[in-house]
Amino acid sequence: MLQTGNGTRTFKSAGLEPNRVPFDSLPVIDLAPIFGTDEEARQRLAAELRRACTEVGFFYIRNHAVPQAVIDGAFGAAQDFFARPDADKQAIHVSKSRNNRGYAALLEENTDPTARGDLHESFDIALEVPETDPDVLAGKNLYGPNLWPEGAPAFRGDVEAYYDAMITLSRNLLHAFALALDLPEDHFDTLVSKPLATLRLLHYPPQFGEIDDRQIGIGAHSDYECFTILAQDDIHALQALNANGEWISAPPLPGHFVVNIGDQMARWTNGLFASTVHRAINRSGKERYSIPFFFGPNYDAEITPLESCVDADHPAQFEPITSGAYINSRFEATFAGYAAQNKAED
Ligand SMILES: O=C(O)CCC(=O)C(=O)O
Ligand SMILES: [Fe+2]
Repeated sequence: MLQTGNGTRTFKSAGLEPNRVPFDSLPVIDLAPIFGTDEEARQRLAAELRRACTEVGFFYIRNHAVPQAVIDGAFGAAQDFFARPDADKQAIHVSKSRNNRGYAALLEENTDPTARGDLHESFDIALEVPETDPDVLAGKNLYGPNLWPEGAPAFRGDVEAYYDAMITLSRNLLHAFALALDLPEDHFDTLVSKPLATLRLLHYPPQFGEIDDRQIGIGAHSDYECFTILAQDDIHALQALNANGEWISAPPLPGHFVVNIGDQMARWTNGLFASTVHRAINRSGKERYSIPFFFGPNYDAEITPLESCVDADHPAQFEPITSGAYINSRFEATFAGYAAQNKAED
């Protein structure tokens, strides 16, 4: 049984994911048509995407227009950063940020509340918004400045270049999602002008011998935002859970990103798109690096089940909620879960 942001989900329950199937591999979507003008090709892409999002909620994308050099730059930055002395990393620890930016060490996170900490270290940035910005002054706590390591301008440059590329790709992907949902292509545009979008560098040391399922690279979870675009190095660790409760491999494919639907999108589509549970275990014997990018709409954007996903047979399952309130509620629930668990273990 897993607790996700839109309610409790048993491994086999249909509930939120009425169309989910026991997939045994992940679909590959060629995004090229979204950058072109061939209307038929765009409609074919929309149909493929709709199927991937409703049946699996996890897929690869290719021809995404992100230059390989930008991706390589971000992985180089991740390797350099995690190799820094601990004091440099602790100097920008996430506890020093009011907006969840910065570094977290091994075992400091626990993505699956029934587990015992994740075997990864991380570094998070989001949209760079100054303290003087009206939204920050108004208390919209998910906006704010990033924390950067001292004297590392090249690191910052590489990470920001990747962040910008992900923002552009996400807006393009949303055009394809809009078509897949029978909406005008620009339906989401005004809602993602100042998106809640987090880039995370991750480093997973290898795990050897017998592995306790309660302490793995990242425990079973679903993501909070609309979707996640994940870049992997060449080490296989990621797995997605199918409708039979089986873990299906999501190995790295050169030139591809993995995209998975998150809980905001499941909610927005009235449960039509599946926010699929996943985890990562690094048994490779080598260090693994991955870079997820979590993309959701503006803090004030209202997420109400889309008209194209509601009818007499599928009444709206979710109350309207703003993007910021939803993400905050997930963080609060997670922290409340930790507090309860730690108390129970004391
Ligand atoms: O590193 C991976 O492959 C997955 C990371 C992930 O699921 C997350 O950070 O939410
Ligand atoms: Fe995830």
